Amino acid sequence: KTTNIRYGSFPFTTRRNPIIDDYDISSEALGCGINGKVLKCQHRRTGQKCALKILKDSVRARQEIIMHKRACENCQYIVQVVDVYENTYDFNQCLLLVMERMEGGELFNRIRERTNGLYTERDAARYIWMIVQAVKHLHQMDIAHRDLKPENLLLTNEKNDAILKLSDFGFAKHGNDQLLPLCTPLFTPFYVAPEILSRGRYDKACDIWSMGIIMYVLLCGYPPFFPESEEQLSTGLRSRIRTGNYQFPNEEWEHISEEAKSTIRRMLTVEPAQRITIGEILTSTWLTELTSERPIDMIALQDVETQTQLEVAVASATDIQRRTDD
Ligand SMILES: c1cc2nc(N[C@H]3CCCNC3)c3c(n2n1)NCC3
Repeated sequence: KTTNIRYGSFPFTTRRNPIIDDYDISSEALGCGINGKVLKCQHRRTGQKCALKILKDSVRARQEIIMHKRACENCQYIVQVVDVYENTYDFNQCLLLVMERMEGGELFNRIRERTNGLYTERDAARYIWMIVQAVKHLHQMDIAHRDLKPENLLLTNEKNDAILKLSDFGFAKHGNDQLLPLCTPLFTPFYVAPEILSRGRYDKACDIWSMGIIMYVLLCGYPPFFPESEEQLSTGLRSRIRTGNYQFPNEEWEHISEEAKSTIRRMLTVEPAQRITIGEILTSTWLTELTSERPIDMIALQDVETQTQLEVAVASATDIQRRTDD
């Protein structure tokens, strides 16, 4: 009998039977991240195409699954959790996260595959609008994702009208999680630092910063802060980020609207307290103008009106003609 270490419990029912009873699991990986691969799997009875993330059971893994399950409810811009299994493989307790399969892959690859890596402002605004919907949903639940990046933004299919959804909740945190000790009666607030009290807000503000980076990359194909040397987080790069030192190089940015640049500037504001909030992004000129209902139906309406006016004009002209004939 293997010792069953309990890393905590789930606030929803998980399945304990072997996942292979219900799903046909392919060894083909859909993608891979730092904490594991994502495999293709298909429900045996319904044929539903899914994606399977295998996690070694731990407190962190359970936290990721709890956050993802809670976050995806009532939001079509977050990858849906279909099933959660607790299985044991050669004495290793595993958590198996079954999700809806995103056939369009990572936004990251879509950007890389594009000829010049660029999107029109309208395409970029459509993607940003969907990311904003997901982040607004999270922030309303007082959840910060904290790992927003194109690798964690997935597309439903290969077409241009694909829906963009957020995944990978390994770094997600609930606003008042770590404030628990502060809320217990025994806690004396005399010594708590201000940043601890506003930590929840700052975590959410970091999602806005990441969105600014993603918007910048969508519009020009490269990130605003990138390492000069091969060393990942060089001191130069670190200081450029900390001081918000980036440019809009003319070559790619001269044809991009001032509204887009000012929106990016407000997202890439170094001081979290001054950074634009999700609500302000939603009502920003750039986003509203570029994602308002496409004028196509307005034009069509005009056509109809013009058509009608023509018919009326012809009818009345005919009428006049007839009268003069009589
Ligand atoms: C659901 C979840 C998922 N995760 C995926 N890939 C993960 C890999 C780790 C980093 N985040 C994205 C992929 C997917 N899907 N579909 N389809 C193609 C690639």
